[in-house]
Amino acid sequence: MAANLLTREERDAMLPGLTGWTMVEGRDAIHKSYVFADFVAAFGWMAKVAIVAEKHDHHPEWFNVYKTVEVTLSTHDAGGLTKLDVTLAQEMDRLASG
Ligand SMILES: C[C@H](O)[C@H](O)[C@H]1CNC2=NC(N)=NC(=O)C2=N1
Repeated sequence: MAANLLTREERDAMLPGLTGWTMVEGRDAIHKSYVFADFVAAFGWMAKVAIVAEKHDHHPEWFNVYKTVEVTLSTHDAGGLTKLDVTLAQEMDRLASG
């Protein structure tokens, strides 16, 4: 059951509220680069996000080097951004700030 792609109105309402997230060029996806104190902090955050992602059945594309995690979010089943991506982005930010 694929979620619906965000409408233009939903994008205008939701995306500016996502701090540090930017549109990916040439793709309907958003990206953020997280930098943590060290590898343990980065990987600990990834472990917490993994549990949330599994709960939502919605999974990030991500790439970790040492204390940096590059994240891209898009809904593959829908071919672009849906509310699931906004929700996961908000959860990621919440887990990174606390
Ligand atoms: C079968 C399973 O529910 C789907 O493949 C889920 C899994 N996780 C997913 N994650 C993301 N980012 N997009 C999807 O479309 C998606 N689909």
